[in-house]
Amino acid sequence: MAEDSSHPRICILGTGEFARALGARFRRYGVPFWFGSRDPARRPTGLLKEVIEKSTVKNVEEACTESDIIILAIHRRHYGLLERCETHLDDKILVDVSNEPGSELGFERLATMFPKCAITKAFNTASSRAMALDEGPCVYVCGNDEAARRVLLRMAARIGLPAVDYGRLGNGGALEEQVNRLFPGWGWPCLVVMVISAFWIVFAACRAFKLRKNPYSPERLPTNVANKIVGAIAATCLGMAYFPGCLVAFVQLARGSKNVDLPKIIDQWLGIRQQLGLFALILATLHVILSLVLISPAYFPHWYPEAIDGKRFANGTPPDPLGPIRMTWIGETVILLGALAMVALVLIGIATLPAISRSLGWREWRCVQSHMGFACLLLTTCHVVMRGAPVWLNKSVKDVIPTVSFLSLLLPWLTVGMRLVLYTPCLYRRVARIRSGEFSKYADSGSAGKDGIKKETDDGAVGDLSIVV
Ligand SMILES: NC(=O)C1=CN([C@@H]2O[C@H](COP(=O)(O)OP(=O)(O)OC[C@H]3O[C@@H](n4cnc5c(N)ncnc54)[C@H](OP(=O)(O)O)[C@@H]3O)[C@@H](O)[C@H]2O)C=CC1
Ligand SMILES: [Cu+2]
Repeated sequence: MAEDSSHPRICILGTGEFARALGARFRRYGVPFWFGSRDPARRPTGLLKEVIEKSTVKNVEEACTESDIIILAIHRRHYGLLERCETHLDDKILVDVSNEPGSELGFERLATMFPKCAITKAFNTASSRAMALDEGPCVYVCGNDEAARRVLLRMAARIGLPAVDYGRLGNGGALEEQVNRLFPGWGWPCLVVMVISAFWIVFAACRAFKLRKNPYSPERLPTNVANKIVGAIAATCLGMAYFPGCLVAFVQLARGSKNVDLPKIIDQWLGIRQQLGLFALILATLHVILSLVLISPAYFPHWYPEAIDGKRFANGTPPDPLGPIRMTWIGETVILLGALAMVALVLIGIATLPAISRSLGWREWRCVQSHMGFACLLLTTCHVVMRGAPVWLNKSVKDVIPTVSFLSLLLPWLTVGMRLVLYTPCLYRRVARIRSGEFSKYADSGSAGKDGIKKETDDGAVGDLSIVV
């Protein structure tokens, strides 16, 4: 492809969803082009059909023969369509935009079919929906012909799309992977949450319907028991999100270095903290909704002192069901603590949104993720303790321990305890010093000592473990 073609003739092959979205963009920016279709006379249908109506539509042979750039907005299995005009394709730029998991890569097929063309991969990361937005998606261009790549980069810029040179054609596979990924990084967190959920569902159901002195009736499963289960899973996820950070801080303290080798499972655990936190947020939201529905003396008798067990006043007379019944300070405090924990969790969740986290400085991010995270954990444990305390105080220790609320607090308690220890001034300062690159006697030289401690990088850069306390 000769690079002097600053205004190359452009053909969008196909008149489908992607072709119309790209065509709309060309029209908006006044860049001339035409469509190539198997049936140019057919009445267009579907979204953005007016783009086809207002544009030139040629038959496939004509459209391809008269163009310098052919954007193949057709499915890979239809690339054989180009064979009709094979003899006129030499030196043209063929653009593979396809994303089809599992099949032969489109650009590889094109390279085999048309060895004399400049094959490129571009636009595949831009969905037709994103193309309609003013800002437009980022476009990646790769191909072995450097001049062809430059032409496409210029063309993308002309239609208002930020474009990135993605190098050789072989990189096209990575571009497709990027699009075909399904929630990367969520596999393990989902599995972990499923295991936690299974445990709490089985345990809470056994406890509610079998092990209690006064077993619940099965009608209480959909909301009342489900709410306990959801709360327990949320508390466990929250504890699991913050526990490994504390653990690593203690290991760093013990080793006197921020760069410590950890078992692989801890490394993986550290890598899924954000997802666990988001699960905690979702489940806590569900817990709030269910709790709001249930709030009444019948479900939370210990929050309403006038009505013991929701049935009668302390003096023995039954309460007026229509009369006002107010909560005690315990009930109100439980709600306040739960609401504050929820707000903290929502703020942490908002801070993880890419647009927000990008705008946060390191100290701000640390403040939200670490200190606010601790506050959230503390408020959550206080909320559950306040909720359970009136019941626990009237029971023996052996009756309290197997309750769902008590057991669900074990990990959060442990984490809060460790964090409180780490917040003591001497340890806090020591951890800060270690993380700023100071080393103990164990790690003063060598790349990896006998204790498995890695050498600090010369520039003091944060190692692969930057754990927030
Ligand atoms: N939709 C999107 O958001 C994105 C799509 N892509 C890629 O763009 C390509 C097109 O996708 P999309 O526009 O969604 O698909 P559509 O099914 O909407 O359109 C495909 C077009 O291919 C043409 N075509 C050529 N030969 C045939 C044939 N034998 N049978 C049927 N149609 C044929 C048709 O146009 P005509 O009838 O005029 O010949 C048809 O409109 C795919 O490779 C896809 O992976 C990439 C990124 C995003
Ligand atoms: Cu609660």
